Amino acid sequence: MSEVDFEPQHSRFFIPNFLSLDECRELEFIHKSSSTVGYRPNVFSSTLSHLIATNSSHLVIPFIPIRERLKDRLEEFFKCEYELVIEFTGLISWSKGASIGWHSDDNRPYLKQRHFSAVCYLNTYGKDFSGGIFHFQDGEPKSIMPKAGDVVMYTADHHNIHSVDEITEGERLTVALWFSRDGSHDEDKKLISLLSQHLLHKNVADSYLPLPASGNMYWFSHGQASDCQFGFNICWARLHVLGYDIYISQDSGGDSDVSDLLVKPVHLVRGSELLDQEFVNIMHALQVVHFYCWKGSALLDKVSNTDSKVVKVTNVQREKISDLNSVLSNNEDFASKVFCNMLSEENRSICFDWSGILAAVAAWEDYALNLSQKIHLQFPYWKIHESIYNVQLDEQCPCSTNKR
Ligand SMILES: O=C(O)CCC(=O)C(=O)O
Ligand SMILES: [Fe+2]
Repeated sequence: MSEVDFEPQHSRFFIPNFLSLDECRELEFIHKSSSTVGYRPNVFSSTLSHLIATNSSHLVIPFIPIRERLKDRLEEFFKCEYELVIEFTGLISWSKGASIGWHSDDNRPYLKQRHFSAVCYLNTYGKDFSGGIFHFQDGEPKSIMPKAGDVVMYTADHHNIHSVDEITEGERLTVALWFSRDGSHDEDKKLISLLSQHLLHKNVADSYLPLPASGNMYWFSHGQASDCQFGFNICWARLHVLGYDIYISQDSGGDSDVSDLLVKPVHLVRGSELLDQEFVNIMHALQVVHFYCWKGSALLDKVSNTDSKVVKVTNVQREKISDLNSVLSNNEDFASKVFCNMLSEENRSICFDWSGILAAVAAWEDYALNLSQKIHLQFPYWKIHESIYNVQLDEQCPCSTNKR
């Protein structure tokens, strides 16, 4: 589909290839290593406030140019006389069983401030998932088959009643934004206030190692009833579906409080091999593994010898690993069903090679440090302008007023 303004009353707009594939992959990396259980069954989300609260404020940086470009296009297309504010930005993924019936995005009293919606597709129907086709109830286009990089924008009111078919396989990923004409719903102001608390007293080097939130934010259970028998920790499950186990050397055995386990140092295990490289916690390991999935072959030139780093798992360790598995998941097949992916075996093995993982440890750190530096440099400007924007770093002084 080419770029089209479908409706005579200008209520919706479709732009193909709005995001580059690398932007899609970067947001996928952020989501798969940071998501929590979402607001509806079989839905997972990564909000900017959650990134900030888990010591990953630097991961807000990749969203900034995307938010700016979307807002500019939306204001231009809908000929907004006054600047809009972004009300919410979030990465949202839907796994098998998730769907949404006919609705408008402002259909609750507490959503009335939502005036416009933008949904950017980060992966592709038929390749990464099946089901999940988007439909408008009236008018054109009738349906949209998500394709990585495409975006649809529409008014959040009754002119755009829409639905999404149930996901039948894989995981469907989007970044969704809502915009408001009402300045009191500006997401930036809330985020800046959160950033003030979280970046305060921290230097660049202390502000990029992830700190998990409480265990129940990562606990997925069937139907998401908290008393449900079948459940698993989604950080563990996302490693597990890629073929990894984790080993916690400081686990005393009787320790079954999931929140406590999540903050302990871990090792990655694959089959009978353990990587003798300590990660500060499970989320650190998860970020590195997903960074490797994102960058893959681009890390090959940094690969080093792994001989001294890979050791055989002992029987005692094996027992601890399986005890931990049963705390973090009470049904392994269930986790594989929820995060079943449609990648071929060949593609999945691209996400594994110990030397690649070791290269990813260092490259991830460079990446995170670089973003951390950027957010520390830009934050003073954001505070002054009460707006999150891409600061031209040749601006000399934070008191300068020539924003954008
Ligand atoms: O992901 C989509 O295509 C639309 C999602 C949606 O309708 C919503 O979250 O309100
Ligand atoms: Fe919607």
